[in-house]
Amino acid sequence: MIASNDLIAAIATAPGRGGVGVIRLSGQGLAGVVAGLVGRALQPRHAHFARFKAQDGAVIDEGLALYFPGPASFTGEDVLELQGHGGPVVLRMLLARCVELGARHAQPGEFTRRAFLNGKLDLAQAEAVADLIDAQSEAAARSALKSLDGAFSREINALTEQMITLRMLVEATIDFPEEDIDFLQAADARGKLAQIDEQLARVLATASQGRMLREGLHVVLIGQPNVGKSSLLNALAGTDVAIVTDIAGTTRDTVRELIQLDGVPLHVIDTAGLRETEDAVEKIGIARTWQALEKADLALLLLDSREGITAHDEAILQRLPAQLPVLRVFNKIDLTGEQSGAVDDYEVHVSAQTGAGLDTLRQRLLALAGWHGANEGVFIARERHLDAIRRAAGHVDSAAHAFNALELFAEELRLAQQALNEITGEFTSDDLLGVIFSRFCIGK
Ligand SMILES: Nc1nc2c(c(=O)[nH]1)N(C=O)[C@@H](CNc1ccc(C(=O)N[C@@H](CCC(=O)O)C(=O)O)cc1)CN2
Ligand SMILES: Nc1nc2c(ncn2[C@@H]2O[C@H](COP(=O)(O)OP(=O)(O)OP(=O)(O)O)[C@@H](O)[C@H]2O)c(=O)[nH]1
Ligand SMILES: [Mg+2]
Repeated sequence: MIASNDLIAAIATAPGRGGVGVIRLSGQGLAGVVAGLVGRALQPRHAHFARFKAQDGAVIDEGLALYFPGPASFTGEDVLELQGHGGPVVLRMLLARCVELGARHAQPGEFTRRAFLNGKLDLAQAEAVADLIDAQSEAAARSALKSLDGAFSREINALTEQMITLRMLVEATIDFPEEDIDFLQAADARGKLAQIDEQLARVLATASQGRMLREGLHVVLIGQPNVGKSSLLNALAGTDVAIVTDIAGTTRDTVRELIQLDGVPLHVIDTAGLRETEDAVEKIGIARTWQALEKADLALLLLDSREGITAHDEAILQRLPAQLPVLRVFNKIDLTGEQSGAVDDYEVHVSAQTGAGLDTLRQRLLALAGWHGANEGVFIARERHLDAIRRAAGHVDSAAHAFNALELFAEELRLAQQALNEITGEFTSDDLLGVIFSRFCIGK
């Protein structure tokens, strides 16, 4: 194991040219770097102008130096920041000089990992740092900031507190049998458990929204050849991403485009039209269509308004994964003179060519995929978090069935609490930490 507070250094700013570039160091042994590079003592938390010196005394760059003695720093350790000119060559020279003076190159996420290990952030907050950096829309950035600020963690901690209270109550009853079941009844143990259950459901609902903001939704366009799938993709994307012709079987491979809808990243996937074919290439394309459907959050089944739903379309519907929501999109209404808009939650009438009905389609699509609109309360979340909440809810459910077996009841509550603790990282394995932090960028 590497000592967790040895001196690490990295370029903290984005690779490439920039106005200013920042090098960040954290850990023990900063004095040597400051002496060698700056040549004089730094007042804590003050910006000092300095000439950064090489071994032979030559100036590598001039810039600002900031020193944050631990524990009042981002990582909780002694931190030094060097703000130089933002050229990749200058910054690499500065970094090399830091290494010469005793630092080593930081691994991806190592600064934030140290902030976590030193109790500056919990795990959900540390993940939010990466999610904030990766945010693709303002809604996603706002939600990540909420989690970074601790909104998600506070919800989890409040739930954990309630579980602890209930566990103490139950353990007391187990330890003092004369108190027996009446005692639990008087303390409204059932009511408390039901409250926890409700709150878990609410947190799960909010976290699901947060996961959509982070991971986006996969929407797959399917249907018979020539119904207008590629035209719809182009209309939604606002550019000609996919080839459109009046020849049936134009699209052969899946075509993907990332678009933003209401701040939600939408991976729209156009596919090869579904039909019986002898063409070898088209066959592979159709196989890929079915593959894309396996990972979809929503399918849009495109139909030609002039034809309606044909037996062929019914056969497609039959073959779709059972849980997959499907929005039926009747296209080309400009040719039938029908009105655009929604018929019900699962059916819209549009023209990919004129754009009629597309706003309704966008709304229906988000609603069917489970997006309820960005509101202030949404914090960013990951599948890992949803999984933990679901497992906690499962244990709470089991506890509710174990009021007559208090040992079991207490054990289920303990397991529920443990599952929630994985979110904030109280009981997280080194392996999982490794996976989470290795996905950060270097310097973070
Ligand atoms: N120059 C610079 N800008 C940056 C960072 C950084 O590390 N350096 N950050 C890096 O992500 C973010 C800001 N996050 C930070 C979080 C905590 C502390 C810090 O010094 N915390 C101390 C003191 C708090 C205080 O004075 O109130 C502490 O928590 O004890 C600094 C930056 C974004 N901007
Ligand atoms: N009038 C009209 N024509 C449309 C509309 N949408 C698509 N088309 C036309 O229908 C034909 C087929 O469109 P595509 O978007 O290539 O259809 P597709 O479903 O992707 O077809 P394949 O890739 O072969 O499966 C083209 O000539 C389009 O211009 C529409 O809303 N109105
Ligand atoms: Mg096509």
